[in-house]
Amino acid sequence: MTSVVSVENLTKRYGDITAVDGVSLEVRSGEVFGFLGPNGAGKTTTLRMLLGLVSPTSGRALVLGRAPGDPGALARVGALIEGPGLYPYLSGRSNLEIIARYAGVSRSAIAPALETVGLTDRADDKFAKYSLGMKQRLGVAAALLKDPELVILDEPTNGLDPQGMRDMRALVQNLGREGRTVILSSHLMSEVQQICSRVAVINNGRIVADAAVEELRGQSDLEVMAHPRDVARRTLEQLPEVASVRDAEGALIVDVSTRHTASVAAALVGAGVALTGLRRTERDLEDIFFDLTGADSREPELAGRSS
Ligand SMILES: Nc1ncnc2c1ncn2[C@@H]1O[C@H](COP(=O)(O)OP(=O)(O)OP(=O)(O)O)[C@@H](O)[C@H]1O
Repeated sequence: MTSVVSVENLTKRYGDITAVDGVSLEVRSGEVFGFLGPNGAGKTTTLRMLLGLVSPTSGRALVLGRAPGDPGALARVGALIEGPGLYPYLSGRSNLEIIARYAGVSRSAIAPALETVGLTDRADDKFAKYSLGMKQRLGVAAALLKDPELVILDEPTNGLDPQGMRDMRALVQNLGREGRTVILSSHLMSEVQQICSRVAVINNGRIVADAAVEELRGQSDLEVMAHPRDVARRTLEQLPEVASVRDAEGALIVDVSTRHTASVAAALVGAGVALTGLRRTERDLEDIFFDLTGADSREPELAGRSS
């Protein structure tokens, strides 16, 4: 599959702060790519570098095969970064007319963009009267005027109420179904899990995971019930494919890739251990995110409820 975005060792320093620290990424054509990380992790800075709004300290990026900011590439990229700068006293439609004129895009692009974001019925209301979710969706409509191949959305659900979040997620999913490549940044694991095919996790400026959402989920633990337990434990600890073994009530919890399940079982039996139980326990994606970043990525209302 062709790379739409290719980033190699990208670094951005602001004085003593390394906002982005040696980031390498590939975003392939047609994928909805999640760029996940806690606040301040370096997401916005990375996306700004992709658009040529910030120049990297070192490293390189190619967007649609060209340098960031290259007009030929920018013509095929639509972006919404840190809220749309739109005129509050003009209607949604008038705002888009102004943007279309500046971008040299035909007015005929406005109606389909409004339709895509579900604002056709409210297009003639003043922007100031819109809910935050509608404002964000108008920002996406603005990004779609150029009929872009690549859409970059920086935390488009930030600050939205649950309905606004659902609307925005549905909209992003539709962009993917239309065959556009989408980069969506978020600090919510649940969000990325729902709408992205692949995710890179960034923490303190560094990529700490880059995988298909299903692969991340595939990082399940193996629960082993066996006796004698001390022999089982020693045997497991000696296997190179085993990352860690910890004791839980009645079982040993083994961090080992799914593909090694059979060989782990064979090694235990080979060591004379009686295996009484062996099962995969799905690791919660929120726990994985917490392990990777030390941050809580649950939506505020959910986080509040369970703590
Ligand atoms: N222009 C700047 N000057 C100095 N420091 C900056 C600048 N832009 C970003 N930073 C710092 O770089 C780090 C990464 O910021 P960035 O905005 O890229 O993170 P983020 O993941 O997008 O977080 P958020 O979701 O809070 O925007 C932060 O420590 C931030 O304070």
